[in-house]
Amino acid sequence: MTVLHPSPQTFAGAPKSTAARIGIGGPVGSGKTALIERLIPVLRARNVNLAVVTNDLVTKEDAERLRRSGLIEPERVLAVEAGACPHTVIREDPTLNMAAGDELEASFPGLELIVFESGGDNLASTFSLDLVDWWIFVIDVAGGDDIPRKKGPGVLKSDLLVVNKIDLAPHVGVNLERMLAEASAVRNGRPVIATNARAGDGVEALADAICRAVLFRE
Ligand SMILES: Nc1nc2c(ncn2[C@@H]2O[C@H](COP(=O)(O)OP(=O)(O)OP(=O)(O)O)[C@@H](O)[C@H]2O)c(=O)[nH]1
Repeated sequence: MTVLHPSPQTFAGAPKSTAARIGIGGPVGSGKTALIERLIPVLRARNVNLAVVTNDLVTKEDAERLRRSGLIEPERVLAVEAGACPHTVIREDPTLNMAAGDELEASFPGLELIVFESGGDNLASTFSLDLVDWWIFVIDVAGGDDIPRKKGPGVLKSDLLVVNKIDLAPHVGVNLERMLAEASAVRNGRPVIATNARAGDGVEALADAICRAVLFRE
């Protein structure tokens, strides 16, 4: 058997990836973009040098929304048009997203964090670990309190589960405490955070989780 030992020069031209890369996925309308809009100022207040890549089906709507928001320099937001089920470009073949991340790193030396927002998809969407170091799955109470019990891969496999729109629980007849307990149970106790992206509730806790997990900051 021949074992090849590539020389260091083999990798000389490869882009050096230094920024942590995280994913934010979840069903259509669960509040992924709203959470990113809340997270950006909180992370920037902590001096995190960040950029965002959005994924939409056939438009750049989420990227344009963030660019117009005034929360982040527009050049720090890139868009990938999936052209198919969004999970294909975050899981099956994340090449386009990896290239977008590399482009941001080349444009912004010292970049520490790249957030990849997946376009809305079903409960089965997950991120390739070739693309991200750590990922969040966002569901919302208005989607139904039975979502954790359905045990979709996003709910089970994500590093952090976010249950958003907690302000709507009384309006849609959801027992929030039970929903959070069931979410925690199906995840065998792995972290779950409750948020209201409208008001910003839970966003500091979300920022804490990101900083601890991928930036190694307390
Ligand atoms: N009441 C309430 N509404 C919210 C909350 N978070 C988001 N919304 C609303 O829910 C709708 C969808 O939010 P988005 O942030 O666009 O959801 P998304 O997951 O990015 O949607 P896609 O990109 O289409 O998958 C918007 O009308 C938001 O204003 C929340 O915590 N509470």
